[in-house]
Amino acid sequence: MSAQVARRVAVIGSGSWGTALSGLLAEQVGEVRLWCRSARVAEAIGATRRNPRHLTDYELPSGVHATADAAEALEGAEAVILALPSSYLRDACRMISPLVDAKAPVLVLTKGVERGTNELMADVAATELGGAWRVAVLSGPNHAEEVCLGKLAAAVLAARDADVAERLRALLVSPSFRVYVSEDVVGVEVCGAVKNVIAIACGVAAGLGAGDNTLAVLMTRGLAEIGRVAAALGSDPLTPMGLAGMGDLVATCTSEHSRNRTFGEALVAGETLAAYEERTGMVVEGARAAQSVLALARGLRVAAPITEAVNAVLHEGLPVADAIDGLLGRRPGEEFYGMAFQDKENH
Ligand SMILES: NC(=O)c1ccc[n+]([C@@H]2O[C@H](COP(=O)([O-])OP(=O)(O)OC[C@H]3O[C@@H](n4cnc5c(N)ncnc54)[C@H](O)[C@@H]3O)[C@@H](O)[C@H]2O)c1
Ligand SMILES: O=P(O)(O)OC[C@H](O)CO
Repeated sequence: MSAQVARRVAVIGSGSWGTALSGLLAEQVGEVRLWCRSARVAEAIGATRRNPRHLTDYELPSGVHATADAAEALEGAEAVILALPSSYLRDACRMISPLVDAKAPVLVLTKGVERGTNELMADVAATELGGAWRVAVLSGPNHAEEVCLGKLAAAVLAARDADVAERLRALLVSPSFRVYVSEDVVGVEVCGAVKNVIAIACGVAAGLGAGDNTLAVLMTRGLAEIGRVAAALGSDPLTPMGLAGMGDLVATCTSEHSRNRTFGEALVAGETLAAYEERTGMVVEGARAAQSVLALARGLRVAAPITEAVNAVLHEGLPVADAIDGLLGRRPGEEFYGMAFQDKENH
């Protein structure tokens, strides 16, 4: 075990990722306080070292202390990790805001774009907690089911302040979890949100019996979609080629662990979004992001046809067959047309 890099950190949210990250943090940090919305979950973790709802076979290290009391979770926290679904992030930040040390760096694990405002998650956290300089995001091919087993993974941690990035990276980096840094907060966030939508499309295609070529086309054109939105927001054009973009796109679009991909498969088998989330107890972020990413793309005047198709199927009642016809009816032109200029609307 390496030397302690912090005495105490707080993780807000005990879903799959908050649970797995708490275990990872406990390798470097004296004490990890894990805030659970449910007192029963906190008590069960205390009694059994296992989260009764997520990653139920994973034994949390003794350095993780679960609590449903936000004040206890945040007391003396030298860093705050936000591991909530996008729909709840703003309210949770408002709730904890008076309890967070004004100088503590904040790391957002949430992947999404807020519905209604179309704001990125770091912006939501910065607005509610104050200090955009101290808010960082982590993204990459990181299925919690594999990270908690110590299977090798890597992520990119993006922050506007290099010192914040280094302080947060030190908390997480381990022989099995490689953490790269970036200054492109916006680009990393766009990658994490849009790839979830593309993974739903891949799940739908796989559920309909699509071949590997088809899935590769969806992923690649999905990457172009990510690139256009990211470029229009002024982010680094190389960010989508990295861990948050291509890396996470491949992991999510192909993995049996992905809620987004498996939801797409379930959808063509006849299951609704509500039924899928109820059955699994987990969030399908891409279903929400389909709406907000589309709104964002339209506002930026960039084309996002796969996102548009997923949104139409999930939220406008368009039959899947018609959505596929719509996509295939588009004329394939220059491969990278529109990547650099936000006012071109084709492809
Ligand atoms: N699971 C992963 O492998 C993984 C990896 C990287 C990033 N992420 C991202 O992390 C975020 C959290 O996902 P997750 O997988 O940890 O969650 P999850 O799907 O495993 O669990 C859902 C969580 O939502 C919580 N919740 C439900 N209603 C709530 C409410 N009203 N207020 C607050 N919380 C509520 C539940 O308590 C539960 O903790 C998502 O944005 C996801 O995309 C997940
Ligand atoms: O299970 P998903 O589809 O929400 O994906 C989880 C992570 O984002 C993978 O990196």
